[in-house]
Amino acid sequence: MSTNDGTQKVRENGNGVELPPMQRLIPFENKEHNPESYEDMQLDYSPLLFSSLERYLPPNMLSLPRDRKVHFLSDILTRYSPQGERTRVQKHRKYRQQILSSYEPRHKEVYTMNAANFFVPSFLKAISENTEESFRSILVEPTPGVYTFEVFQPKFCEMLIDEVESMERWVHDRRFHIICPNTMNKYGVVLDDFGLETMLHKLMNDYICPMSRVFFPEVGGLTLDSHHGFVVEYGVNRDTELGFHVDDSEVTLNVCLGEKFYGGDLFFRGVRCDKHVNTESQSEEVFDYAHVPGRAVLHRGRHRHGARATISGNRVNLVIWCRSYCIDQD
Ligand SMILES: O=C(O)CCC(=O)C(=O)O
Ligand SMILES: [Fe+2]
Repeated sequence: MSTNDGTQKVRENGNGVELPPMQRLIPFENKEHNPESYEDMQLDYSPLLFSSLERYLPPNMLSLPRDRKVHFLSDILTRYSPQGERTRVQKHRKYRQQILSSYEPRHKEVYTMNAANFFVPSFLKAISENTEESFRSILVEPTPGVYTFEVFQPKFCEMLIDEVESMERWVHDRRFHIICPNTMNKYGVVLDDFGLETMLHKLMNDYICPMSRVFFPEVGGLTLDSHHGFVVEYGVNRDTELGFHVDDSEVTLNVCLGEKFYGGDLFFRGVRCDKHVNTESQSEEVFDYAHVPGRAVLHRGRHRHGARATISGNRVNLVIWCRSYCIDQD
């Protein structure tokens, strides 16, 4: 996450670490290509990164076996990523392996996309129709560029919160040191680290991309290809509020999962422009949103925002920062 003073302009991985500017190194692009899965392979980088990068391969490489493609892409990644980044990637991989080898999921059903059980019917219908009209029929746009709509069934919200509590018990029992959701939220869990990366990637690809293509084409909404998925928690013994910031994302999906709380409104103050980072917000840019469990907020990562204090109870939100490597991130 970059704070609003504009000092941090590099692409982060959520932990304050710069990722290589791959969009400048890989010149080929094949938008029609259906990428392979690399989940079952032992790789130095995330398998999803290889799937995402496949479409930049030279066309004559697309039909080659996966190990040849891995070799080609790994070579580029290693050659261009700084030593510090390589070490971080390896450490992070080890960290995830430690979790995955001993964390026992409580609700296995949340780890595999099951649209009929996760989403409300109105959302599913709009996505299957896949038109601007169908999306507009289920959402409101209370201020330009901020879209809110009902997305998750209550049962799914409950299950995900319960799963997160189980992750936290596991962390507590082992006195395991976990990586925080991002540089500003100290309470919550990075879901990708606990085995939910594949499910969240599908959520982004199949359910967020159709909307971001329509509403955010100019900021990478056409080409979202990676994500950082986490849960943030506010309330007693947690963070209470979240300062004014922009996200390290092209497009952000933020869904309140529950539970009972008072306060915690999101406040928006206009989109950060390319040339000015600390501009005053205009009165028409001021917008406050009260979270409702099961309801999503979809906005540009550069739409400046923060969260007011959760005054009582506990608030838990699922946040997916969706990114596109094709976009110039400077
Ligand atoms: O607490 C919220 O709803 C906002 C979270 C947020 O903006 C973020 O994690 O980037
Ligand atoms: Fe944010």
